Amino acid sequence: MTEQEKALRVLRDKIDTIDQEIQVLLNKRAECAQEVAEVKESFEGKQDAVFYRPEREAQVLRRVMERNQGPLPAKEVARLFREIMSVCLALEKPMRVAFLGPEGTFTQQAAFKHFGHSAVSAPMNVLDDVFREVEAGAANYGVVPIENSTEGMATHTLDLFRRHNVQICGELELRIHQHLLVAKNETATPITKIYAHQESFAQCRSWLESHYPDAKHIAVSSNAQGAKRVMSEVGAAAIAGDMAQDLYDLDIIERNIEDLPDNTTRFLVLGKQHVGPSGDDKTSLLLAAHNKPGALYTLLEPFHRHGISLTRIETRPAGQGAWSYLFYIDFEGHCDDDNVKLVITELEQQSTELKLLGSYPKAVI
Ligand SMILES: O=C(O)C(=O)C[C@]1(C(=O)O)C=C[C@@H](O)C=C1
Repeated sequence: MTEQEKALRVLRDKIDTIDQEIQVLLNKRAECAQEVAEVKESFEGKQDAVFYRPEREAQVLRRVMERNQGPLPAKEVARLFREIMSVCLALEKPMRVAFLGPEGTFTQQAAFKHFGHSAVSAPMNVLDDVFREVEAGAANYGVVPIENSTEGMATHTLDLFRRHNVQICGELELRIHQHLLVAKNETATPITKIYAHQESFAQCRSWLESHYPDAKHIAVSSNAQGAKRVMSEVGAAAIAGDMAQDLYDLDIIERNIEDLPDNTTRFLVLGKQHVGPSGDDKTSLLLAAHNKPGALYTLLEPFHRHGISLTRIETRPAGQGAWSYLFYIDFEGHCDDDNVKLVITELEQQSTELKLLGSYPKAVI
């Protein structure tokens, strides 16, 4: 045995021992999670027990990141713990998570980022079905896009919050890399048409104008849908991400064609439960104002007075005659906080409609 082989043997023996210890500890943790499930069932009832606890998961992940000393980066260790909690939760009860399909969309990627890979992902044909599945209890949770750093709000998603009774249970951000994809072995064929979701065309507008100014743009319901179509089409390309490229076995013409280098989408997690405070939370509200001068000021002033920071405000037509509006407001804090309770009570008097969409932990990873 050479000196190098000897040194490697010693280190690999060490790794084997550590792996064994990790494995024992992982199973000990899983046993604890199983006991947690029994406690929940005995106190809340077998049917009503709430297994997924976003506030607890956020606290676990934040603590993992805070105490991390390296050499592994804190985000990577948190990602590993994300998967550990995912398998532990699946032992308690596998979670069915609805998303806009088919398989391979950025939303599916977001669902796995948030719930880990032990979640069962359920593709839906349209966004409305994601809300409906959750509302009907057919899916435990749903994941929907809400805003993109290049293109702004997903207004269709906002409008669906008014129509459905669901709660926001969480949020997450996903860095979006768009690729131009073609069918296997078709990289040399000239491209005459490009499939993509409207939003993706917008995120890649300048790149497409400069590289494919004459190609026809065909809008599809999701990028994965476009990727699926080009599998069997010659002269056609799709704009989609890594997951769709891998799943539909497409060749990449060009990677990362998004115009802005930090193109990121924020997603919301839909559920039916009240999420307890995690210590660093956001709350979302939908408000309708009286159609009179100063109405918006009246709605926003209580936030200032009670020292609450707004993180987003979005206006949408109320759909009840011209020029009446709904406001979607995100702010820091939890609806169980005293100052938030006071603001909500005041707003109930000032507004014509108030819907508390949910309080949830701020995105951790
Ligand atoms: O603490 C709980 O309530 C658990 O069920 C355990 C656990 C975990 O693995 O740490 C698993 C799932 C929940 O979403 C939160 C945490």
